[in-house]
Amino acid sequence: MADIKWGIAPIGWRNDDIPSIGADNNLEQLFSDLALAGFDGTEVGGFFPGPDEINKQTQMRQISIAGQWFSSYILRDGIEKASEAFEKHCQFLKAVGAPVAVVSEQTHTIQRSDSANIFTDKYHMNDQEWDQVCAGLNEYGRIAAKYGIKVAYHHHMGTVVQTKEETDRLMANTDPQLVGLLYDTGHIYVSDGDYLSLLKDHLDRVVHVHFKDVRKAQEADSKEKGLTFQGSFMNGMFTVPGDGDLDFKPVYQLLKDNGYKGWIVVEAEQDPKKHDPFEMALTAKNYIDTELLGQPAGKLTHLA
Ligand SMILES: O=C1C[C@@H](O)[C@H](O)[C@@H](O)C1=O
Ligand SMILES: [Co+2]
Repeated sequence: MADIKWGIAPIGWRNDDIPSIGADNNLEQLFSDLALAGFDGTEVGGFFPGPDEINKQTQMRQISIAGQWFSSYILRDGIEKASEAFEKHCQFLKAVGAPVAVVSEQTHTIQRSDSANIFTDKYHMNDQEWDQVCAGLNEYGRIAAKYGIKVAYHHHMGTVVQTKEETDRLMANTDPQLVGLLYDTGHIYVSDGDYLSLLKDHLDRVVHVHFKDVRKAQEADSKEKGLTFQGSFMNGMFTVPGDGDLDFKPVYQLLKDNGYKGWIVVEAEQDPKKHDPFEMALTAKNYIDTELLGQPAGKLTHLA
């Protein structure tokens, strides 16, 4: 089995943050598109059905499920209540054979706000809140381990853990055996303007990866206009690797040289009406094949 599996997230077809986007794209369409483009699987989206139906549809296409986002509320609900919700999440992940839980602390997030400037308005935790979040994440790690699942903490724009400094603090104050890092190129680039330092400093903690590309002109425009998170991605700030301005070669090289074993999931929230998701999947796969893996481009799986 290959050390690295390549996935593409449902977010280009349908977006959990704005459910009206791509409402016409169903599960079968998403799965067939990504299988045909040559990807190994995907993450669970908010519109997915229960485990039995997911498993039936993935098995038919020989694809698999990498993980699922978990909106964590350790600060709002306390560790005990948040952990109960997380345990249910792990049960679902186990039922669909997913190896990682993508965790983001969502208390105080502005990522779904329709007015907050995503570039300036995020909340900063105090020391007591930091301690609570880190203790809660360690508890998540203990729960996940019972199900053979890893916690992949997702640093994310507009949340309490966004910047490299904040991610450093989270990594320093959680148990490496219990809490891993989800490294997302797009989020750390937009946050800090540097996407390699975070990876270099925490390579050994990385258990899951999101390849999100950035269109720098649209990012600058969104910043200048003080847009919200949703406003920024609707303004075209994110795209798939091969279509934006980030260079994924050093990222892939660092992961490979460090013996990374796990999923790399292409993840670009865009309006599917403006950016055809199947075309975007092919663009990303061609880039991965030719620029990262050094193999011929664009072999659809049924032609391989
Ligand atoms: O991993 C992610 C999940 C999405 O729901 C989120 O909004 C997106 O930006 C992301 O990186
Ligand atoms: Co992500």
